[in-house]
Amino acid sequence: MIITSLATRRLGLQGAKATVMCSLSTTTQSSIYWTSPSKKSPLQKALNTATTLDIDHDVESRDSYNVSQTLQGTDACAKVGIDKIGITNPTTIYRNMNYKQIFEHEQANSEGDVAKAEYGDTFAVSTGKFTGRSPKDKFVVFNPGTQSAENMDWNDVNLKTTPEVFDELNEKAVNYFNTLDKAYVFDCYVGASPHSRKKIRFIHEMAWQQHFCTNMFIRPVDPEELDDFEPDFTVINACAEKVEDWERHGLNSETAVVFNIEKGKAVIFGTWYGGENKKGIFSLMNYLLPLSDPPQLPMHCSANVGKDDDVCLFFGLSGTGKTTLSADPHRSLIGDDEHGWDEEGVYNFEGGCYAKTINLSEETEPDIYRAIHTDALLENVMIDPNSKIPDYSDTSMTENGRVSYPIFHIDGYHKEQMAGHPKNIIFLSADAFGVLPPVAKLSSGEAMYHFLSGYTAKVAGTERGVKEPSATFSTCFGAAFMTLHPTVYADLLQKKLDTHGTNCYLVNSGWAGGPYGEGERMSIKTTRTCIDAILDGSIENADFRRDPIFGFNVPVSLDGVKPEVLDIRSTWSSPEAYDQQAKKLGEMYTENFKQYEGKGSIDYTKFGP
Ligand SMILES: Nc1ncnc2c1ncn2[C@@H]1O[C@H](COP(=O)(O)OP(=O)(O)O)[C@@H](O)[C@H]1O
Ligand SMILES: C=C(OP(=O)(O)O)C(=O)O
Ligand SMILES: [Mn+2]
Repeated sequence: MIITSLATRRLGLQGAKATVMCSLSTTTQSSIYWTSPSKKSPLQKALNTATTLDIDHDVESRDSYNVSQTLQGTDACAKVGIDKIGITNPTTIYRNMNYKQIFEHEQANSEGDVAKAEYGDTFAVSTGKFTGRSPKDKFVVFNPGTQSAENMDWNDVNLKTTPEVFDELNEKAVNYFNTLDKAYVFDCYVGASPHSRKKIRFIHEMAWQQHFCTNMFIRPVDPEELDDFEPDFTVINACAEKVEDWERHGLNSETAVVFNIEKGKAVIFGTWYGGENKKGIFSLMNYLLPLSDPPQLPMHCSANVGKDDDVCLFFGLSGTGKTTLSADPHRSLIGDDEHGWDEEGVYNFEGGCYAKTINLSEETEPDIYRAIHTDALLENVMIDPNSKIPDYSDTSMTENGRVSYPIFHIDGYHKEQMAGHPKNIIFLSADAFGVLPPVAKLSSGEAMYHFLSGYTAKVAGTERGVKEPSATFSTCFGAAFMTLHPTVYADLLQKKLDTHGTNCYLVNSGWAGGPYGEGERMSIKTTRTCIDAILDGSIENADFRRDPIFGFNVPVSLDGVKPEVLDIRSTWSSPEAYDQQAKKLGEMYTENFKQYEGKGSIDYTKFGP
């Protein structure tokens, strides 16, 4: 193992991690962190020995990111190593462009527009027809006889396809890149912890897609890191191509996002939505981490840490407030969307954030608003054609307008991207029925019940076809990204909650005063005030009432929140209508939970309505 100067720097900075890194350097690392499961896939074998580099998290400006290489000539592909997967034609490869180059390429390729955001110029792109994820087009290869064939939770978000279909699609993607003279390659990491980090390679045709990945993934900052970069996983994103013969392949449409775990590859066709790049790799981590030894818990949550090193996680389905609520001027942001929890604590998978821009204002979301400056990338945000000023309230393109930016755009972000075990966990449920209280305290059994249930709303736009908030049970608060059975994640979480005595709460970041259409979305201010009471511990001093349907404890009063807001029933004009709706929701929970009865190591049924 190479202990780079960066690693050495961290030895001084971070005692615990550093010791582990040292021991890694002198012993055979695989026996410590990745003792082999009986049947190891080639990818996992690669991962077991992949911890040889360190990441400098001390990156605070665009200038720190400059490892860019331009490779030219008939051997350009070979120099980067993409000839090994069949891409040989391009004679110019731009690899890990720095931000300045990215900006120049985006403009030269006419990929979008320069937008005049209040805190500095940014680039703005429109992704055409696909402005949200396309879950019905996501497939995973069923390779008979392999570990993934056995372990994958084959369901309607992990749709099966065959090795043969994958090979054809892979060939199609490769052939497509072989019609081009130039291509972009971005080599990066997912996972801030050196024990479980994976090396990912993205191959793109468009500079802005590289921009997205540069913002979102962990950027190598030392040119040496690219010297022998052998990706654990390669994504060939041929987003401009469509799969015309999708019916023959048994796909759902001309769009396809297909993963082959054993081959360490994914191909993307037909969708330009930036989120497919990141959420696809998240799904991969959700597969790999629980199967590692010791198993680690991947989580669809944001995370921040307070001055006393108290870590808080915010679980929530897309659009429920992970990014908004974790950006808190009094706390340091660890990450806004995807984290792992291992023996030492939590760590970010990513190197940036992907915020929703709908109705974004400096008043309600100051940190995010101010993070939109040079190098941020606006996606499907309306830009005034004359002034070039973004209009976040204009949803004519989509309600899923987005901005990506590197994490150092958030003031006071947590540089290490790793922290200790969480003191608090908040489940963000955006309740479209307006039934759940703004905040409730959960016992550990209740926490597990709600984690498995994942009751929330799908908000408009994040997935294709979702036009208004619709109630859903999205297990682990991210069903679309869970590749193993939900009880695998639940069992891991339960052990961690027990070991670390983490407090759990349910927060309704959705509707009050009635269901969607009648009531209104809870104000960000109310939600934040409830969260502040959790973070400063004052909620523990409140008087609680037991909810008659859901059983959890609801605070009767909290500083800064009107008691009538805490009592959600009283926000409805008709309390009887509330009772009916609450009863109905309780029944929906019960019905949904039947699938988990007798599954996993503990049956949590009794902790629900
Ligand atoms: N009470 C609330 N809590 C959190 N977000 C809210 C609330 N009310 C409205 N919102 C809006 O909902 C969206 C939450 O999105 P975001 O934080 O990006 O979700 P996630 O990161 O979980 O996908 C933002 O557009 C935010 O302005
Ligand atoms: C990017 C997405 O969601 P989130 O806001 O959770 O990152 C998504 O679901 O496509
Ligand atoms: Mn988010």
